[in-house]
Order: sequence, then C-alpha cells, then structure tokens
Amino acid sequence: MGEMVFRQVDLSTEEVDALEARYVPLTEAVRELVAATILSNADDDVVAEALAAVREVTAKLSASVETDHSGVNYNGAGRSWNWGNAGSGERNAIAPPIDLKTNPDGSTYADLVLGAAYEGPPGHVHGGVSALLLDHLMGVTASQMSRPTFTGTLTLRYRNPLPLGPIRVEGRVAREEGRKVFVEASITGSDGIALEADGVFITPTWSPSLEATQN
Ligand SMILES: CCCCCCCCCCCCCCCC(=O)SCCNC(=O)CCNC(=O)[C@H](O)C(C)(C)COP(=O)(O)OP(=O)(O)OC[C@H]1O[C@@H](n2cnc3c(N)ncnc32)[C@H](O)[C@@H]1OP(=O)(O)O
Repeated sequence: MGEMVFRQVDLSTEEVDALEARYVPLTEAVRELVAATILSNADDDVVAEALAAVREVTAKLSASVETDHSGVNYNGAGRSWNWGNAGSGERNAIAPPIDLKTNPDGSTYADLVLGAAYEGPPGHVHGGVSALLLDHLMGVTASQMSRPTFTGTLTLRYRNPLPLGPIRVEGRVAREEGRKVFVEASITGSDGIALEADGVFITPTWSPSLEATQN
C-alpha cells in the first residue's frame, strides 16, 4: 500500500483559518471560471486572451508549489484540514461546493447548488457526482470527525433523475458493529427524492482514536 500520512502541522487554528480565508475566494472564482469556460460564446480573440491570462496566473501560483498533494493535516488543537479533498476541499474548485453541517444527534446534511460543471444527462446531475457527494458526506458522518473511516461498500439507488440546481444531501449512522459503521443517506432535488444510499465504512486497525479507546 502507498504511504498514507495524517500529518501534524505546527500552525495555530487562527493561522489555518487565515490561510483558508485567503484561498476560498480564489476557489470560488475558479469555479466561476469553469462554468464560464463551459457556457461562454465568446469569439476567438476573447478566448485567446483568456487562455493567456489563465496560463499567466497559473504560472505565478505554481512558482511556490512544494508538493503534489495537500494531504490531511491537523494541528495540536485538533483542527484538521484537507484542502485538496476531491469531495470537499476548500481550495479545490473541482470539488462540489459543499458546506456540511452536523446536527446535535450526529446526523449530517448539506444544502448546495450544482450548476453546469456537474451535468450528466441534459439538465441533470452526473451520477458520479451524486456518488461523490454521498461517499463524502457518509464518510464524514461515519467518522464523527474523531476517527478515520474508509469506504468499504457503497450501494446507491438512483430512483429519479436529479435536476441541476438546489439539492440537499442527508446522512445518519444506522448502526455500528466493531470497526464497521453502517450509514444511510439520500439526495433530494427540486423534484423530490432522487437517490438513496447505504454504506459500510470501516475504521482501520491503525486508527489513533481506536488505539486510544482500546488501550
Ligand atoms: C486522528 C485522525 C482523525 C481524522 C478524522 C478525519 C475525519 C475526516 C473524514 C473524512 C471522510 C472521508 C470520506 C471519504 C471516504 C473515502 O473515499 S475512503 C477511500 C475509498 N476507500 C478505500 O480506499 C478503502 C480501501 N479498502 C481498505 O483500505 C480496506 O479494505 C479496509 C476498508 C480498511 C478494510 O480492511 P481491514 O481493516 O483489513 O478489514 P478486515 O479486517 O478484513 O475486515 C473488518 C470487517 O470489515 C468487513 N469488511 C472488510 N472490507 C469490507 C468492504 N469492502 N465492505 C464491507 N465490509 C468489509 C469485514 O467483513 C470484517 O467484518 P467482520 O468479520 O468483523 O464482521
């Protein structure tokens, strides 16, 4: 197996928050750029100008790149961050714009709007994007933000097409058996329920929180 490191970094929570705040507007602007690239009817000159400008800013940002992945980091206060996460990374414009909330009972939900960049069937959300959203929300639900959990099995029922636009993703832990966490989730769109999902998420034997509770 490739090396999988959860890295402790010596930054205060305020410093992490400040770094995140610096980049989040850029992520949002790049998402708008992606949508404009899909939808624009601009003429050759405008497209050529955009290409040169994008290449120029990409070169400036890349000048200080030190690693090929951002990884999962945490500080001494337990603040963790995974800026590149494909499902939710705050600095990842490819990730759907998900802002996941946790209820007092541990269940989770997210309200988000999916636009042109997430299309599969005409005017509807790509099935793989729905799977990504569910995998991510269900994994976070299983982890309760206190232990790593890996997707073991994810079962999806695509009951109805999911229109682009506002959607709600919801999940909850149904039960736990040893290291296995069983999670149920759904996606609802403007036409009502579109997907239902069941997943088995597994806490690895090397989980620090598991070691702490077993010792
Ligand atoms: C301090 C740090 C805090 C950090 C806090 C972070 C919080 C932040 C949350 C982020 C949330 C991310 C959410 C994204 C989630 C992904 O996308 S994860 C990426 C995709 N998944 C993977 O890469 C997993 C790949 N698979 C594996 O690594 C290994 O197969 C697993 C899943 C770790 C299991 O391996 P294992 O521990 O050796 O399992 P094993 O001992 O054989 O079996 C244990 C039990 O599980 C069952 N089982 C094993 N595999 C499976 C399976 N695939 N399906 C169903 N059941 C299975 C077995 O039958 C067995 O059951 P019992 O016999 O005990 O009843």
